[in-house]
Amino acid sequence: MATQLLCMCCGAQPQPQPQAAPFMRFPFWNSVHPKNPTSVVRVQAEAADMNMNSIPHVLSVAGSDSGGGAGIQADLKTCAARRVYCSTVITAVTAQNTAGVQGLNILPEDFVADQLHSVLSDMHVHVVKTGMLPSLNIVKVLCQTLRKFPIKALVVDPVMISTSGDVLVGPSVLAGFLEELLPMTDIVTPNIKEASVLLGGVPLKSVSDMRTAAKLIHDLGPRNVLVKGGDLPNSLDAIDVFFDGEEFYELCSPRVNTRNSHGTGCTLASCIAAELAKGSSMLSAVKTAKHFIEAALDYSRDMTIGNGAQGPFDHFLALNINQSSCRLNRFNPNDLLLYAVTDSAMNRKWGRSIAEAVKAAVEGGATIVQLREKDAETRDFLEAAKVCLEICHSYGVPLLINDRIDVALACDADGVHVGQSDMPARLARTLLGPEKIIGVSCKTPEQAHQAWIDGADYIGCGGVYPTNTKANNRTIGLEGLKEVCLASTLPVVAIGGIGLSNAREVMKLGAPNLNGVAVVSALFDRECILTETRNLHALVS
Ligand SMILES: Cc1ncc(COP(=O)(O)OP(=O)(O)O)c(N)n1
Ligand SMILES: Cc1nc(C(=O)O)sc1CCOP(=O)(O)O
Ligand SMILES: [Mg+2]
Repeated sequence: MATQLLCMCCGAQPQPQPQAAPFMRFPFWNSVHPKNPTSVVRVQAEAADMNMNSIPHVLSVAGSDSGGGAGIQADLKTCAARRVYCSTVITAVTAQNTAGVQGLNILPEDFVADQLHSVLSDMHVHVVKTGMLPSLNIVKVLCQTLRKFPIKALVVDPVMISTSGDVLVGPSVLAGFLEELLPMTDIVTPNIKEASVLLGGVPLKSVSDMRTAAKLIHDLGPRNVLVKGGDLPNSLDAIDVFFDGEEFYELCSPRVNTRNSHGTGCTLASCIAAELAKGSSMLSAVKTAKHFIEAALDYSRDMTIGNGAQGPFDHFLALNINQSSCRLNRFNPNDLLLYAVTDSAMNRKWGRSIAEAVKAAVEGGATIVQLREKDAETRDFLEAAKVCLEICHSYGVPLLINDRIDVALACDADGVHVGQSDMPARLARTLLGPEKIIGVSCKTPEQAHQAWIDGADYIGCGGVYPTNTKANNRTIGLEGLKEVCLASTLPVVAIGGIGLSNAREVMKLGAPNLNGVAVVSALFDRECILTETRNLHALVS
């Protein structure tokens, strides 16, 4: 699709707007929908929002699920799991369990307005996420209030039919969605049935239908559309179609076979809201949310709560994975600055253990370490990895494992690096969960794009120069590195033949997502690793 900046619904030219403050850089704010006055309010409000200590805050406007799996309860758990504050405005109370919805009590719109006012007049809300909006008047009250109180993004989960198949709202609400809510929306996340309802009942039977629906829903006003294909028949994968008005993305994950899928829609939308509140771009918020759901479903596949057909899942999976370890928090792209990659043959040549080599590198200023032990016995590798993990963490440096997901899991390393012929990154993500760091080797823009879709955190791109460390490695040069950097929003680390003589030349490439250099022989095939690392660190800093 052409990447032109014309409004899809009226053909008008979007107004250029000032860049958002660094705390919240939302690329979708750079152009404002001409029919959407609230977005203008948001950008103007940006200037006042320079408080870097402000806690990411999502306001969930949704219904209560007495069973605790969906609605407000799911939103609170999701935001807590994603470390974002969540306030709530309750629109309805359901009597609900794992068998379905037994009762629904809608709150008067005046009281919904009171709740909205209480929260928004007092607290600094970044993102509003909506779930069940059970009456037209509640939709109207919400839209009116949002026009008064500027927020950064509006995430709309158009809850109309519960996962158990119960119809949760009447058709009059649809008019409110179409006329008022969707034109103010930054992202709407319908499932197949909801997308069909929004489009007047057209059936969606294939991914191609989902793309068409995403485009048609985008024409209704929201800036981004995510059509969720979890219910698509005859599909082994869960494919969601994301459309940002210019490009389509098919986000694919293996379908998790579990009864415990109640609340996935609420969780996905509130995870997107949470990531946006933290400052993610829309694309990366959607991607993170999808991985979070996938990991949570997989983690909870055998949980048993309730006797009905559809159970809830565990949002707090990350808390349960090896609590004793001092694993570092999520990936920081700046850690790629000086990336030390070990080599067993070099350590042998110089008579060093892996741990000695790693200690010298982190003392010298390596900012991330990868254990690339191609010929180590599994048991020796695992023992060495545990020791190196302690050393690295004592310096606040993440430790990744090359190729071996099993070893990374067994020692609770911070992540893995995989190449094009190793385990696919998508599978590695499923096995490792959303919190671990995954790097993927890419030599082309296509591989870089796939790495993003698969949930990678960074790209290792090379060989920038010829290398003797990796046999038969194709050299792509600085031009190849630049092409990959430009093709991706993922952070990139350059690799291959890099050392003191050329590291500065690599960094001078100036691509904003080129975060550092990865080095093997220039550190580990030298007499003094500490000195070499110090010198290289000084050069790239
Ligand atoms: C940071 C970084 N980038 C690229 C690679 C190469 O990975 P791969 O292509 O899987 O090759 P091997 O390292 O497994 O030989 C890397 N290891 N690290
Ligand atoms: C492990 C590796 N991967 C590469 C790639 O191009 O993906 S080049 C490489 C070896 C880098 O070693 P040195 O710093 O000694 O040249
Ligand atoms: Mg590999």
